[in-house]
Amino acid sequence: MSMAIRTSGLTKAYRRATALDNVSLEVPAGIVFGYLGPNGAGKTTTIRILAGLLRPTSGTATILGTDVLADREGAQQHVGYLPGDFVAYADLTAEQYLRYLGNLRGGVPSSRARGLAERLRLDLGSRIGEMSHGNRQKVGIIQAFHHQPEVLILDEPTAGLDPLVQREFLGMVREARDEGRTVFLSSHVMSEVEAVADTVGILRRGALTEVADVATLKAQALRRIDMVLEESVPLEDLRMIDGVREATRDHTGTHVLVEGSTAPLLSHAAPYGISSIITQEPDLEEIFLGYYAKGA
Ligand SMILES: Nc1ncnc2c1ncn2[C@@H]1O[C@H](COP(=O)(O)OP(=O)(O)OP(=O)(O)O)[C@@H](O)[C@H]1O
Repeated sequence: MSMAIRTSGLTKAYRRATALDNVSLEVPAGIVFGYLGPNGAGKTTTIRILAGLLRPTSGTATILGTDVLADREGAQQHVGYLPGDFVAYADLTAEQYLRYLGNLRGGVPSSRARGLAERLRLDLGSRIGEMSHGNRQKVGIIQAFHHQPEVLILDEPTAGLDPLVQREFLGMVREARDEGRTVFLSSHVMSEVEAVADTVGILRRGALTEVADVATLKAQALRRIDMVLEESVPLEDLRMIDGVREATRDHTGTHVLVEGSTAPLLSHAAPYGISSIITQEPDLEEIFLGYYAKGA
């Protein structure tokens, strides 16, 4: 499988702290990779190394097979990069800035920037220096996307965006992925990563503690089923069913925690008459609460 991004033993040590500690990761082409971690975990450090802006103390990083240190320009050629602290020429309007960049990038049709601005509800005629933080962020997103790069590297892209615009942005990320591009995005907001990522990597104190497929994680997670049954079912029987981790009953009904498929539970409960059933899907937030809590 071809790798869009690969790091090996990536380490960045400062005098007082190790920002990144031996991070090795592989991001296959054509997926959305969510890079998660609390403040100070090392997300920006990783991204700045990938963008060729920061030298690691040791280790290597490649983008589409090109080493980011040995051939910075070659590696960045196919990358759209949104820094965490996006700034641009304050005196230019967004339109002038994006036209200028588009020319530098070999003539990007200005209709692309216009289309993206419409989706993100940005007035391209405003001067960047006079924009709100959120609108400046939109300019940053547009400059990362408008030349349709093969790899998008986005540091906290939704910071400062209102919910409607966030949703539109996540749609753009999915479309990029569906076109075969690779999106690497960092966040400390679990819900947005859950909504869009195929794979998540969890970074804690500079170390990559987990890389997991989102669908698999969800399948393995516990679901809570709340049922009202016409006839009472013995709880000990429920607890014997494949996947059932816990079964309790109170005045509102029978409550069961299930790992994996709920089918064995449902076929066992059906003869007792299910008059109502609510399944609560697990969310990544709950699954990963442990990662954040541990050692936080
Ligand atoms: N120039 C620097 N000198 C010393 N320490 C630094 C420097 N840059 C970053 N660090 C430290 O490295 C660690 C990782 O920082 P980094 O900015 O990569 O985290 P982050 O995961 O992006 O956090 P946030 O979500 O807050 O942006 C932090 O402890 C930070 O204080």
